Amino acid sequence: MLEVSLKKSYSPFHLNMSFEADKGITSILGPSGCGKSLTLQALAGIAKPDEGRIVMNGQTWFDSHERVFWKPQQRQVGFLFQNYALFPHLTVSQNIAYGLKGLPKSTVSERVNTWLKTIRLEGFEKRYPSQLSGGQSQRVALARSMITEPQLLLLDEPFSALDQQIRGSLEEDLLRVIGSEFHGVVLFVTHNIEEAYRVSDKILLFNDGKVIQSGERRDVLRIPQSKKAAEIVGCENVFPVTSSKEIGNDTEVESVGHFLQVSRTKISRPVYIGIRSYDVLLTKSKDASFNCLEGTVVQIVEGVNNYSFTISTGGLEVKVEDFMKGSKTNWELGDDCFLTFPKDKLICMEE
Ligand SMILES: Nc1ncnc2c1ncn2[C@@H]1O[C@H](COP(=O)(O)OP(=O)(O)OP(=O)(O)O)[C@@H](O)[C@H]1O
Repeated sequence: MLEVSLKKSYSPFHLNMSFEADKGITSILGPSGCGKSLTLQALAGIAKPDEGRIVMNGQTWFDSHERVFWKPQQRQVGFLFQNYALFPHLTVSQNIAYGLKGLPKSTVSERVNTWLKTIRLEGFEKRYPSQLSGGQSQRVALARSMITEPQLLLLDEPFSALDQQIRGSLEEDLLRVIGSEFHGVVLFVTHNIEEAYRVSDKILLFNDGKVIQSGERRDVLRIPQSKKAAEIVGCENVFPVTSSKEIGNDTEVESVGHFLQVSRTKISRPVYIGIRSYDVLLTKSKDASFNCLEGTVVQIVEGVNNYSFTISTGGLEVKVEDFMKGSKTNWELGDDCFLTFPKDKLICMEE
């Protein structure tokens, strides 16, 4: 278990992070410049926070009160960046073996061979980084960062420079390796929500130097608790709430003159109300007695697997996603339509 609370001022930017991460993969999502890389640097010991504590499996790596600060080489941290960072003058084997200095030659060669097999690069041991593809280089970098069996593995957008297909195969490698050979904590920084969902159990949302939401991946991605969290996890429809009241087991909210019923959530006084574009129902006739608004189709965009519609309805612009791809034929720009917001799909949000 990793326990983190740290503050550092990079005036005008302030890092004020507090979170925990268990064994397994925790993804970090957040907009550009929110402090993801600076947090990883503090965890690796490359940057020293002004205040706080970092405790890994009961070992204190940093404590500002106790004046504890472990250097990077004392921390058993593996780091994998976007840009491979292999040593160009060393071969694949030498790169992978880099962190094993001081061990007997036979042990080193045995462990390197095991890793070459794991990353499916047997036969590549004598090649230099310049003779590898991007995906192969990143697999070597992954092996190099894990061969020392670090307690904490920091992955900073490791696949973002690679094309979709290679990305998929590296993701599989990563999951296989972490599932079978790695028993530590992995923090995985990515901008890709789908990727975060596929690889991790838990998700942390960062914004402006702070953690704004954390939890099980499904909860964080399905139920963002604030407008900013909704933006980060790609919830397209977020509307301001002007008033709200409890009615039976539901909450009724007023947004831009529309009254919507929402299944009761922990947030009793919502400031915003949101719904995923694929949870909105688009129909030709009125489909429900409540949460059903009349509108007009103002935009239709064709994607590979879906159609995206923008519907204008009394002061709101609502995004609707249709993955069936049959529906386009039913709709033209300017068509009148009805939108239904199922009450259990509406999300109440704080500021
Ligand atoms: N050494 C530094 N001194 C002062 N400010 C810094 C320093 N390094 C980064 N910053 C600022 O701190 C903020 C957070 O930077 P950081 O690199 O952690 O962002 P990030 O979340 O990793 O972004 P991205 O997704 O674009 O990589 C940014 O506004 C950046 O300009």
